[in-house]
Amino acid sequence: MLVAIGSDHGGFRLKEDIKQYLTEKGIEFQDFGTHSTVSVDYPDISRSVAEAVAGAKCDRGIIICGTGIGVCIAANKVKGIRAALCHDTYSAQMSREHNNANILTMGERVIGFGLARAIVDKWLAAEFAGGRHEKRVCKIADLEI
Ligand SMILES: O=C(CO)[C@H](O)[C@H](O)[C@H](O)COP(=O)(O)O
Repeated sequence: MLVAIGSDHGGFRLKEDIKQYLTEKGIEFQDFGTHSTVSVDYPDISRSVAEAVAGAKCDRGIIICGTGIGVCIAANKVKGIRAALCHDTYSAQMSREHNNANILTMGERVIGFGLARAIVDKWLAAEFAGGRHEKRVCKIADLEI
């Protein structure tokens, strides 16, 4: 699995920690920036990660900002993206099983690094359950112009 990962300045430190975690777990990733805590605009990073996932250059994406909200809103503007903001492991698992989320977003200013690692763990391990959820996810796609 190849994970696209990115953050703005508000999520930079957590992004670096998650990269370390992915390395420890032997999961490949591509870093779409940012590369420091210098202020940047989160929609630019979000777009790069979302386009990599939507274009099938990467299998899944993780984007981090201060709250996880801005990057989630931006990513969901890209066709084919189902980004989910998750700050607990149950939501992370459900976002995969029920919503087939292909991008996970989190906020560095909201949760601790240990919980963030646990969320990433659950989210990467969980699979889409299909069944009754299939037609619901298709109806989300129908909303895309
Ligand atoms: O977009 C956000 C909120 O939805 C992110 O949390 C950003 O990281 C935040 O807005 C950046 O704020 P800053 O005051 O410019 O550091």
